[in-house]
Amino acid sequence: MDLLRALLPRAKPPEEPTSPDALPQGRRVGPWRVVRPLGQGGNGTVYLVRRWGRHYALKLATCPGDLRLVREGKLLKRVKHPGVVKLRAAGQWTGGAERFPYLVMEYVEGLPLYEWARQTRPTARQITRLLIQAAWALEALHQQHAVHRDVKGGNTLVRPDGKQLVLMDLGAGDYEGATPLTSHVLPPGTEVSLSPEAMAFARLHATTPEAHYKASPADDLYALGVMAYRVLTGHYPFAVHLPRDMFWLAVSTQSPRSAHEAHPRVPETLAAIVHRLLAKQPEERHAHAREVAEALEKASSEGGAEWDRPPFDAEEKAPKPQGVLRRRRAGNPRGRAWMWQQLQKKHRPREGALSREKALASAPALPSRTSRHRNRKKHWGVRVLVLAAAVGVALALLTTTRQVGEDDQEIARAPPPPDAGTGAAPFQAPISAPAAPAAPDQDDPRVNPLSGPSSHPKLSKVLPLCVGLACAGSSQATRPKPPPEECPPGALQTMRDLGFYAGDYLQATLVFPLPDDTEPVLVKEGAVTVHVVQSPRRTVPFASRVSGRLFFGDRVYGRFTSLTLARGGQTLPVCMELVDILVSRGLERQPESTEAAVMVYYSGGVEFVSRFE
Ligand SMILES: Nc1ncnc2c1ncn2[C@@H]1O[C@H](COP(=O)(O)OP(=O)(O)OP(=O)(O)O)[C@@H](O)[C@H]1O
Repeated sequence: MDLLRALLPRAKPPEEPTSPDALPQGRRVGPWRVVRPLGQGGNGTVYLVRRWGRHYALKLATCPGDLRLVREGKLLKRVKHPGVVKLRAAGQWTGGAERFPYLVMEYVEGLPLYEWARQTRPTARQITRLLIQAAWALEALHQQHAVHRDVKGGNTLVRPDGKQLVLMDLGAGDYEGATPLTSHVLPPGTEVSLSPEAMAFARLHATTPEAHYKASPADDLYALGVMAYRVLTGHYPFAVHLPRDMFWLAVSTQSPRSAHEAHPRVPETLAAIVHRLLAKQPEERHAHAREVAEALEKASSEGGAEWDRPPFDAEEKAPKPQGVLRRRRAGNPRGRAWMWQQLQKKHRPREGALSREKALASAPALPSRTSRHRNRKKHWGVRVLVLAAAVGVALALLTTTRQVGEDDQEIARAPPPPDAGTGAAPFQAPISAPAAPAAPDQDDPRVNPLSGPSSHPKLSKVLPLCVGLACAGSSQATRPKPPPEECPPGALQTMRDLGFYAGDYLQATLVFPLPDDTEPVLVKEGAVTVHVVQSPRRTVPFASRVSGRLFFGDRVYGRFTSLTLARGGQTLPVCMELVDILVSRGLERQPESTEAAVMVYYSGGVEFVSRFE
């Protein structure tokens, strides 16, 4: 009997029903056998699979009948380019009663761009070589009347030789004639790479269910600019720790610092190309991806020795997400209020504080300018836009606490944009000239008590000179920045010991405890101490003190060389620079400032650096 049983063919045990995102090793999907998962994307799980001794990447939809994956397959079939991942096959996997589409692609061995840059510390020229390939890959896509719509470091893989970049994940892509799948105002994509025009559209049509933004090649070029900026500088063009509404305001109204200014090792010609990609108006960007590729090729071939230096030294921050602070800010009303103040200060006409209530109350129609401020007319065009944007943000602040996503946060899954319902109206609202601020007294506690007694005239005397004159940026604008300088001994070690990289920063204030009002404070050159109010790491607790010196130039710069920890009182050497809320170096001199009496807003941050530039 046993012999008989042994001779009979054994019935194959039925495969356990499994979820498409958890296929075990050895499970078959069509003729492909699962080796291991490679990762989970927005609409599917990617497995390393094997067939006839060769490896492939198989993307299996998470939802049965997923049309987006089907569309990704169609798009990949259209585009044949060495810089775009190749499609090998497509099919449907039956899991239980459902059928899940899958795509089989070439398996690309390599690292996503930012991770590759972090590990290999390439030169600007090496990075540019990859950016050129990304631009050519986009050109191939655009030639097919298609758009990627999610260009970012995480959607690229750099092959192990470091010379080839492959554009991946066309799951958010679209092409002419494709069946519309987007039910939101914005298509899927990544918020940090969202173009200003897409934001403007979303703002305008937030409450129109039938409005769907049609991304163009210019959106891909903007996203390429964001990717280039980040891989070259280690930062996004706009600080991603900002809550979403504020981030949108920054992207819509601010010009980013050039990549060279943000990170002086980025060659200027390269930074200029990246800057053009980040232009607010799509028509100001390059007309085609091939133009970007050609511009990069030209700049790289003409570039000198500065192109052969890695933008980052070993001790410097590797490109990595900058979202560390935002998590702590989530759901923290005090933190939001603080950030609100910062942005409001940054964008409002500076002569008067605008509370949320006032902003709301004044949103529909604001009175016209007073004659007293007429001679500041030339500044008002910009200010009108900026204040109006702040009004939009004020409205949004009352309804939203969402924050900007990092690389992998997709938009289509997010609720409508922050200023839903406000439309574009606030951007067109006329605006009044706010009153001049109350003059802080020299003994005012808002004047940094730790910067020592000031010899400046009282501000009440300074102010009348400024009223009616465009004081901001007068003679002070000609003063040079302080020269580059090495860090004090042991500072880089402190940075590492505390768990930071160059480029990380702590939020800090010149006035401590934080006052309730938002008036600027008087500062003087020389010794200064700031207090840490928010740190991404526990190693530097709240109220730790960072001491250094202030320098007056076109802005107020600060270099800090010692850190006294609030817990334990230990004092350590550090190398840090003063930055504002948008992580621009230095604090803006407020218009009330004179050569002798300089006013700044008291909040900003201190950024770890590996050299004072
Ligand atoms: N052809 C491939 N070869 C090697 N790895 C791949 C391939 N395709 C995808 N991967 C890896 O699988 C993971 C998931 O990829 P997928 O494209 O689905 O989503 P994602 O880009 O991570 O996320 P999202 O779709 O949300 O943007 C990523 O880590 C990606 O690098």
